Amino acid sequence: MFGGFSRDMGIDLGTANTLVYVKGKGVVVREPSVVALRTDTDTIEAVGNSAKNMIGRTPGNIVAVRPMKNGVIADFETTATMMKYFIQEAQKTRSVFSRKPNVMVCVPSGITAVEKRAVEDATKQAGAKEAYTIEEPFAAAIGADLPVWEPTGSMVVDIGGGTTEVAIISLGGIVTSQSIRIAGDDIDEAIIQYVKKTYNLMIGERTAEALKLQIGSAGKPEEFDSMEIRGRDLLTGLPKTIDVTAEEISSALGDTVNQIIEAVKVTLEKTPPELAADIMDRGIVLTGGGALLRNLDHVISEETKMPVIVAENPMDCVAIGTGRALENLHLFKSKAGITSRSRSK
Ligand SMILES: Nc1ncnc2c1ncn2[C@@H]1O[C@H](COP(=O)(O)OP(=O)(O)OP(=O)(O)O)[C@@H](O)[C@H]1O
Repeated sequence: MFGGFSRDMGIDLGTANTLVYVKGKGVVVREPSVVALRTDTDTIEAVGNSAKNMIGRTPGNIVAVRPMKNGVIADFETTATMMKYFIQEAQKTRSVFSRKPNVMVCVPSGITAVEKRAVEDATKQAGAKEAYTIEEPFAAAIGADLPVWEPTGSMVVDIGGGTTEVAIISLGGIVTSQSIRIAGDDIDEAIIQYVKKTYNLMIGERTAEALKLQIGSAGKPEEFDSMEIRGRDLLTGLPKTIDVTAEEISSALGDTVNQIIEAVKVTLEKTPPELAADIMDRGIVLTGGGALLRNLDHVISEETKMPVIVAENPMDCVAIGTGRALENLHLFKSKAGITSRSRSK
């Protein structure tokens, strides 16, 4: 599949980040899913890291947009342009004889046929020869080295920016799954709302994310911690600096974390007993950036009475899984919801 002059690739097209995996090279692109557009000339100003730095800081004629929302395409043209840029980045050293790459892209498991087709079309428009899609939790499980082909139950919880995907996998298929459009972005939004309500202070999404990364935790924080943040005072309209504690942030994100835990519980309730016993033995595996939220594994473990493990490099699992799926296409067809669109369609 990866022979000859091709450089086929797996793409984790995420709400927050896009990762591109190339066989033998690993993850070669890892950038925020952000595009900066010039509104006066209707042209692209920047993509990825440099575009993310512009969020909330752009002059009137430039807007920084996130073309993916809740795991699906919100802005088709911008997504296709962004993918084209990332595919080109991943192919930087390709020879002039290279053919167009085959590309496997992950999609949330709760996606509609129209939403899935939009991903396939955007991938083709971005330069793919053949576009395949794979359900995100299945890709995450492959990337986390779970025994997806064996007659044993594996459970994966992939917590991204826009979606949380929970799935039980056995014998190369998803037995039961739950996809909720609640994830890291909602935690950031909860922090923004908390600071606004408590301190009359408006903060941006980058500040909210920084609070989450630096002092956020699921459940009660183990130690006292605090962080200084800046925003705009809603009463005076002027910039203001305040200190926020880890305890405040943990209570602000409590509701969102509970919704994620609820999705895990609902999926476990629908799991056949034999598979539930397997999961009891090997544990629930967490992937995605949200898996890195401090203490989340312990809180899920307490609530479900199951062992919970954070995958190694949780943010890379989906990209690695999509790439490996493309390498082993013959094993997957018709099993894990893989579909494809070729150029002629
Ligand atoms: N250390 C951390 N603690 C808490 N959250 C984190 C941490 N690191 C990253 N995140 C969060 O993980 C999310 C991004 O994860 P990821 O890149 O897996 O999502 P995505 O694939 O872009 O989204 P989706 O799968 O929903 O489309 C962001 O909300 C980010 O703030």
